[in-house]
Amino acid sequence: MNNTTNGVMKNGTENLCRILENAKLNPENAKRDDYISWEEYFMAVTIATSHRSKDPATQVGCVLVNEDNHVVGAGYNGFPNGISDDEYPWGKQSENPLETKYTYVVHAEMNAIMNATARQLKNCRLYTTRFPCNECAKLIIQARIGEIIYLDDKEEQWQSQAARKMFDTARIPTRKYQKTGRKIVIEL
Ligand SMILES: Nc1ccn([C@H]2C[C@H](O)[C@@H](COP(=O)(O)O)O2)c(=O)n1
Ligand SMILES: [Zn+2]
Repeated sequence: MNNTTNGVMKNGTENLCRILENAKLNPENAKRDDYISWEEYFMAVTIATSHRSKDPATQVGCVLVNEDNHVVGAGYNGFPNGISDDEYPWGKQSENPLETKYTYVVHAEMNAIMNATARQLKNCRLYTTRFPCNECAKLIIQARIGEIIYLDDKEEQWQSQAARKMFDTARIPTRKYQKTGRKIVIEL
């Protein structure tokens, strides 16, 4: 199709009008409008990431997103590199602290920060399926992460309360992800 008027390239507005006109005339040319939002997309990636965890009780996912909406890090709760999932305990309770998972597991947020492809995480958004604990909060603050978006909070836990207190003091906003009811089916 000729895209010039008197040898001059048509400007963007004219082209846009032509595209809209075309879409009205022929709906097959229109883009789909039921695509998921950025927010739904990042939380979906975060939930998908949690499915990598081998913790039989609680699977946590975490994703870091920079100001250009690029995912720059992802992590889930698991044992450190080289520590065998089969030899170390996944249990919660024992009189011996050497025999519970809590002594060994690396939290999802910590893994996401450690795995990040970007060196600078300043102003990144952190999506997590669970509100961070106090230990991860310290790392998050030091990494200068700009916002926390969480799916679940375990407010009754002192670790989350301490984390919230530190985020408030450090002026890092936190907000609960607002579920939209949107469902996506992924067949693997
Ligand atoms: N913000 C969080 C909180 C917890 N985790 C991990 C640590 C454990 O693997 C599991 C919690 O175990 P539970 O006491 O619920 O059986 O979740 C994390 O990665 N990030
Ligand atoms: Zn943590």
